[in-house]
Amino acid sequence: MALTVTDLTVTIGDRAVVDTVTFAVPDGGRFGIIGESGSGKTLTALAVTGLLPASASVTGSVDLDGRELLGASERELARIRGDAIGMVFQEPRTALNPLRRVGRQMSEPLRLHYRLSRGQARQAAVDLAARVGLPEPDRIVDRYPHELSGGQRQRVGIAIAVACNPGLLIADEPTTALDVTVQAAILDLFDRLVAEQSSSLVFITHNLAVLARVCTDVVVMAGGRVIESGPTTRVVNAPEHPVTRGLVAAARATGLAPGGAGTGTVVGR
Ligand SMILES: Nc1ncnc2c1ncn2[C@@H]1O[C@H](COP(=O)(O)OP(=O)(O)OP(=O)(O)O)[C@@H](O)[C@H]1O
Repeated sequence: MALTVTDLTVTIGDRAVVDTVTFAVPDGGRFGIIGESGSGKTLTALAVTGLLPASASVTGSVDLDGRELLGASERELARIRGDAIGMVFQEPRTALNPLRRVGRQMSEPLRLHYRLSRGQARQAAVDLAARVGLPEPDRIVDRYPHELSGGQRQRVGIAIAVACNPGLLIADEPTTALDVTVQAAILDLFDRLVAEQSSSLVFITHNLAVLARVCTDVVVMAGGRVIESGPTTRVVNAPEHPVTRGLVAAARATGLAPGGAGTGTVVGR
């Protein structure tokens, strides 16, 4: 699905925390939003999905395949979130309900959209678990979140997001809470799922090496605004804005971006 965000402005109190942000993700595109903490990345994603806090007001346009999402009814947005847009968040532990078996949580979007019997829902959960590379799918669905590793919990979060084969996947710092080798495996999973489903991807991170691994195009945000945008390889190899240069230098200093972007080797596998 194609996503076109135009002049998106989110105001909280008297402050524009997202300020005239404009970008376009073509159908099947892999698009990154990068920026330091507090630059407005998460609020941009929440505005796109209609999940802004009640204290926020929003103007501009969010167009998903010709449908305007800003101002859509809560009912319509809830349907779009389960169906057209899948979302993955940073901390898989808090995104999951600790008291429910992971299989039930994975099959929930499907149960909401289709009438599934208990047996069908369980089978759907097992199939999803296999699709996201969880070990022993037919056993793991009966576990509780605390019985899984952080990487496995994030796979469950991703399974929930892709259950209905959304045309757009939005991931907000999905690997930040994970250690580096697990990060790489989760990024591989994103790669595979996005290719398999031909969905578009909006990937939010403060980590340029992670971004370069999955995204072909990027906007850089600072202070609520887009300060630079372009193909990831160009932005990484010839950053124009001082903030972008800082992000590139930080990635190089930690040894995360030795070869620049697009090489597929920026994050150790
Ligand atoms: N509910 C809220 N009420 C008031 N201010 C908020 C709220 N949520 C976010 N902000 C402010 O809006 C700005 C942008 O926040 P946002 O969460 O979008 O940044 P971010 O780039 O995603 O940062 P991080 O990488 O730390 O998640 C920040 O200055 C933040 O303090």
